[in-house]
Amino acid sequence: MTANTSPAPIAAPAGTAKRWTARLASHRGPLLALLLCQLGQVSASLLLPGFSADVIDRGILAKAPDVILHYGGLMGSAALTQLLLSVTAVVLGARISFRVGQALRSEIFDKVHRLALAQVQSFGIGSLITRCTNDVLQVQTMLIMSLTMIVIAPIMGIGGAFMAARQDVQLSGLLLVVVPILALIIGFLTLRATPLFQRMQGQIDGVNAILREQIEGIRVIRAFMQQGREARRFATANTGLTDTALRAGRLMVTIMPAVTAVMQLASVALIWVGADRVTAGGLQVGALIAFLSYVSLILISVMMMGMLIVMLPRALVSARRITTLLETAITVAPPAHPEPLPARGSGLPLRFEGVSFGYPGAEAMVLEDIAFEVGPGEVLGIIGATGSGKSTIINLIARLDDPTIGRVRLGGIDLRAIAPETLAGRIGYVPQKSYLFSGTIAESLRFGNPDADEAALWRALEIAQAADFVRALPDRLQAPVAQGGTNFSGGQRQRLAIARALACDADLYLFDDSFSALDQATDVRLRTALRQATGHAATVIVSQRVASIRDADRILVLDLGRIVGLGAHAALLADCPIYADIVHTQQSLAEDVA
Ligand SMILES: Nc1ncnc2c1ncn2[C@@H]1O[C@H](COP(=O)(O)OP(=O)(O)OP(=O)(O)O)[C@@H](O)[C@H]1O
Repeated sequence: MTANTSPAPIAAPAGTAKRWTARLASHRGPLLALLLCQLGQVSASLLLPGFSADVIDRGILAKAPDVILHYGGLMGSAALTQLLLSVTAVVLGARISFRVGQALRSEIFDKVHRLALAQVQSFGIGSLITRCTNDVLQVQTMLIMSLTMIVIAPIMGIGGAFMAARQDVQLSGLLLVVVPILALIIGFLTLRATPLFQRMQGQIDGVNAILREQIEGIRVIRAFMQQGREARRFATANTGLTDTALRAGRLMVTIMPAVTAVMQLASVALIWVGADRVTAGGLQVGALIAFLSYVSLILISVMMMGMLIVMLPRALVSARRITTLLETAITVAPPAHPEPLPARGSGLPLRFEGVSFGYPGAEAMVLEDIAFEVGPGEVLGIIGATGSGKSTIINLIARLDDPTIGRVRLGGIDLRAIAPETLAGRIGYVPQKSYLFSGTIAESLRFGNPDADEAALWRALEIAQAADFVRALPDRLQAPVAQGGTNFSGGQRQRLAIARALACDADLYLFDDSFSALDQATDVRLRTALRQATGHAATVIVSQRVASIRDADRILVLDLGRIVGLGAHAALLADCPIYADIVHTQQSLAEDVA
C-alpha cells in the first residue's frame, strides 16, 4: 500500500459538552464526597483568621487565659479539620481524574480499532498516539487541578471578601483595586498563550510522526547513510516544538511573579493604612491581623483561579483533539442488524458489483467500476503495475475500507451488513507487509483462531513451507517472536504470516503480494500445497509476479484502477496487450538473468 502524503481534513466535532459531563456524571458518588470535603475545608480556612483575632483581641490583649484556651482550641480543631479534608479531597480528585483518563484511553483505543484504514491514515499514526497519551494526560492533569480547586477558589475568594469586610469595611476598599488588576494580568497572558498551546500539540504530533517513521525505517536510513539528513529533520521538528513551548512557558511564568508582586504591594499598603487606623483606635490589632489573613486567602483564591486558567487552554486544545477523534463517524461502521453468513465450509462466493473507491478528500478515484466474481474453490489472481489499486481491492474485501460506489458481497450478502467479527472469522488475510505480534510462534499462529490445536498449527506451517525452519528452532512452536517478527527473515516472516491465515480455516483467503519474499521454488511448492488445502475456499492472490498467478482460474489485470483484462492466462496472453506486455517483460528479464 502506498503511503498517504496529503491527509484529508478531519471534520470538527459536533457539540461535546454533554459527552464530557456524562463522563464526570458516572463518578457522582466520589464527586459528591469531594464537594463536601471542599466545603468543609474552605469553611475551616475561613473560620481560622476570625478565631485568631479573638485569641489576640479578646484573649491576649484582655489578659483572659480561658478565652485564649477556648479560641485556641477552636483554632486547633479548624486547622486539623482543614488538613484532613484537604488530603481526602486531593485523594478523591486524583482518583476520579485517573479513572476518567483510563476511560478516555480505552475509548480512544476502541475507536482507533474501529476506524477505516483511510481514516487512520488521515489522522496519522503519530497523532493517534499523541491523542491517546499526551492529550489524555493534559486533560487528566487539568481535571485533578480543577476538582481540587474549582469549588474552593470562588468560595474562598468571596467568603474571604465577606469576612474581611466584617473585620473592616474601609480597608476592604483596597481589594476592589487589587483583584481586578490580578484578573487583568492573568487574562491577558492566558489569551496570548492559547494559540501557542494549540500549535504545540500539533508539533508534538509532528515529532512523534517523524520519530516513528525514522525508527521504522532505520535500516533504510543506515543503508543510504542518511543519518545526518534525518537528524536535521528531527532537530527541526524538535526545535520548533521547543521554541513554541518556551514562548508559551515565558508567558506563563510571568504570571506567578506578577501576581506575587501585586500581592506583596497590597499587603504593604494594607499594613500601612491598617497601622494608622490601629494607632487612631479605629481598629484592633487582632482584627488587622485577621484582615491580612483574609486578604491572603482572597489572593490565594485568585492564584488558584490563575493556575486553572493557565492550564485551561492547553487542556481545552487536548480535549478538543480527543473529542474530534471520538466523534468521528466511522466509515466502516458495523451494521445495526447484522445478517448471518451461510454455514462455515459451505462456500462463500465473493462478488464485486460496480465498485469505485476514492480516498476521503482526494479528487480522483483509485478504483473505478470494478466487477468480478470468485466462487468457492476458485483462485483469482490480480496483477497490475504498482499503484494500480491491487491492495485497495484487498482492503475492500477485508472491509478495512468501504466502496465509495457499488458493493462487495460475500455469500450474497453486502459486506456492510455482516458483523465485523463474523467477517473476520471467515477470512484468512495475509497483508502485503508481514507483521507478527510478539509472543511465541504458537501464539502468533493462533492470532485469528485461538482454538487451533497443535496439529492444525503444524498443518498450516507445512502448507506455508515454514515447518522445516520452525522444527529447526530449539523451542519449535514455543520459540519467541519479537515485536513485528523482526527476529525472523523477511521470507520466514512472510511464511509465518501465511501459516497464521491458514490456521483460521477460512472460507476466503486473501494474499496481498504475500509470496514476494519467497524464492521461485518455495513459491511453487507453497501454491501447490495451498490449492490442495484450501479446496473449498475462494482465494484471491495479488502479485507482481506472473509466475505466482498464471495458474489461477482467472486473472484480473488492473491498470490505473480499471479492469483491462479478466480471464485465464492463455486467453489474456492473446487478448490483453497490457498482460501480454507484463508477461513478456518478466520473461525477458528471467532470460537475461539466466
Ligand atoms: N492513504 C491513501 N491516500 C490517498 N491515496 C492513496 C492512499 N493509499 C494508496 N493511495 C493511492 O491509491 C492507489 C492504489 O494504491 P494500492 O496500494 O492499492 O496500489 P497497489 O496496486 O497495491 O500498489 P503496489 O503494487 O505498489 O502495492 C495508488 O495510486 C496510491 O497512490
